[in-house]
Amino acid sequence: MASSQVLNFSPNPTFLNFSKPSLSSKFGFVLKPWRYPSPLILKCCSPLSRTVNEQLLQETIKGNAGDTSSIEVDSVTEAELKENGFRSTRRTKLVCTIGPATCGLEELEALAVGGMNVGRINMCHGTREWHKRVIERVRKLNEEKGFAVAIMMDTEGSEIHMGDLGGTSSAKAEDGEVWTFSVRAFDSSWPERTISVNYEGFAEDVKVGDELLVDGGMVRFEVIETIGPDVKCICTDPGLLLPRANLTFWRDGKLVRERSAMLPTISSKDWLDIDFGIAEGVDFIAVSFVKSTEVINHLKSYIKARAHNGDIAIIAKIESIESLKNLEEIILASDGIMVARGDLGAQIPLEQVPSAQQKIVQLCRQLNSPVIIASQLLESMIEYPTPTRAEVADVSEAVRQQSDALMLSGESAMGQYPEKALTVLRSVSLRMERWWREQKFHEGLDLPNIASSFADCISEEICTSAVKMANNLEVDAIFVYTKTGHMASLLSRCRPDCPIFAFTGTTSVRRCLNLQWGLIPFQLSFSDDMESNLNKTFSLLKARGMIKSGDLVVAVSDMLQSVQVMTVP
Ligand SMILES: Nc1ncnc2c1ncn2[C@@H]1O[C@H](COP(=O)(O)OP(=O)(O)OP(=O)(O)O)[C@@H](O)[C@H]1O
Ligand SMILES: CC(=O)C(=O)O
Ligand SMILES: [K+]
Ligand SMILES: [Mg+2]
Repeated sequence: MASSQVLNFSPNPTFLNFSKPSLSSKFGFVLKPWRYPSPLILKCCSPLSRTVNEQLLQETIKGNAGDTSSIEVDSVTEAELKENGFRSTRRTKLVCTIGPATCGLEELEALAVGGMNVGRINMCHGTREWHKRVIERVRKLNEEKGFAVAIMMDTEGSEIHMGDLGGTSSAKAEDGEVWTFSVRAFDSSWPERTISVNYEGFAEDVKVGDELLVDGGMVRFEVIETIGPDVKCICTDPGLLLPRANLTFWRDGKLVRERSAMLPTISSKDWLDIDFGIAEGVDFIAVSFVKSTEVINHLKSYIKARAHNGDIAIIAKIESIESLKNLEEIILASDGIMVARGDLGAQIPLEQVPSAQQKIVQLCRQLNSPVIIASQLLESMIEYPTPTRAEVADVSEAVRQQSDALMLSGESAMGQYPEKALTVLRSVSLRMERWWREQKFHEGLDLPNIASSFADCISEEICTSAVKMANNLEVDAIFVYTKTGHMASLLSRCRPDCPIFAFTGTTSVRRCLNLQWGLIPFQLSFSDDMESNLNKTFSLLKARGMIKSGDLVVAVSDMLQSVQVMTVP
């Protein structure tokens, strides 16, 4: 029998005791019964849209997890746990953009082994058939090799961008060269030094003297003449033009966004891509150039009416001035945030990007939303096998900020060293996380209450207390039994010293937890009886060599709203 100390939170208790005040074998002292403030005085703050997904809950209650005697965790985490023990598992999650360099089965497997938690497909590039094959390969690897890689589909959006460069993979623009940007469609006969532009109003909107920035300034032009659909420009900062690169134009030092700002966030092509994503059962949809919450709410109800086998989480990409203005409500409306520094850096001055990142990460943490740091993390590794010191410092900073996830873009999509780039993210994360724990930075961190209902208040208090207990008792892991993933995310939000083992009965919940800091998602069917859940988990994990007798665990459950401290028997 496992030694256990239980805290049960009924909806209306005045105080709560440890029901079995036995000795903790690890510490040899008695934990005193303690008074817990009546939940009636807990403050409920701003409404939060993180409500329980009814469909999911029904699905879980019906018990769709199949075999009741098995536990599933991805094979990479399992190996990591066995090799390094609980404490040194990686907390920061890794997202890789899949492109021509990594779309093959072998390359995908290498990324999965290297720690990719989420594979991102960018609908700006490639055909739907191409993306479909990538998704199928990832699912096949998950099934056959025991990975749990989730899929994120990123929409193209309808911002102004260049076309396909007539089939070439890149073009060099030299200083002083004259290039034509045109809204005409070209088929076979592509004039030299000509770029097509996707936005019809482009030639009418620009004026002679405007500055035209490709990819936020990677290449610069000045408009010298407009002739009908064609805009002639002289190159003022040379550089490489890549297919479908983003375009912005500036007048008197200010970004011009008059009519183009009226373009819909989700274009008609995006809606077709979204239908494709729903049909293929992607786990996340990242929405480019989000301006306000309407589009998120609209997309959520669209998905709810169509996605039958589970939920798709919506990630709002912060890459425009409007999204920065409406940041808090966008965070509340979506299921996660991406700091899309590439385009963001084209819309605000570059020197403001780091403070914007810090602010977004902090607000996401406060509002309990997972946040991904994206773009140019290891840009030089597209060409070189080692990163620059500055890139390592940038990655370290994102880990130090305790963002949930880091993302590779061109490094993994079309770079020469995708696996090496992933290895750098992994090792920098592990090193920085260890330093963080050694410095005990978690002490003194205050998170505001965010619950919008009384039940949520209880969950939040349980998670805050459980993490405090886990840190003070130096336990080896926190276990959470969660149907919707909500309790798991509340625990992750507190960034405990130890990893969080999140047990859930639903495949889609398990894959979504992949994106959150410190969570190790397991698929397990469980009952309302915590005693039997724990005993079952212990024996399954012991049989797999993932825990051992004497390990100390804090266990939390969202069915009983309870906290227990257990020594593994
Ligand atoms: N499916 C793909 N097919 C071909 N090339 C791709 C694909 N996905 C990505 N790439 C290449 O990798 C580069 C970086 O990819 P990434 O997805 O980060 O995009 P991006 O085009 O900079 O735009 P976004 O702002 O949407 O991220 C792209 O510019 C493109 O050259
Ligand atoms: C990722 C992305 O869309 C950007 O950085 O612009
Ligand atoms: K995109
Ligand atoms: Mg972008």
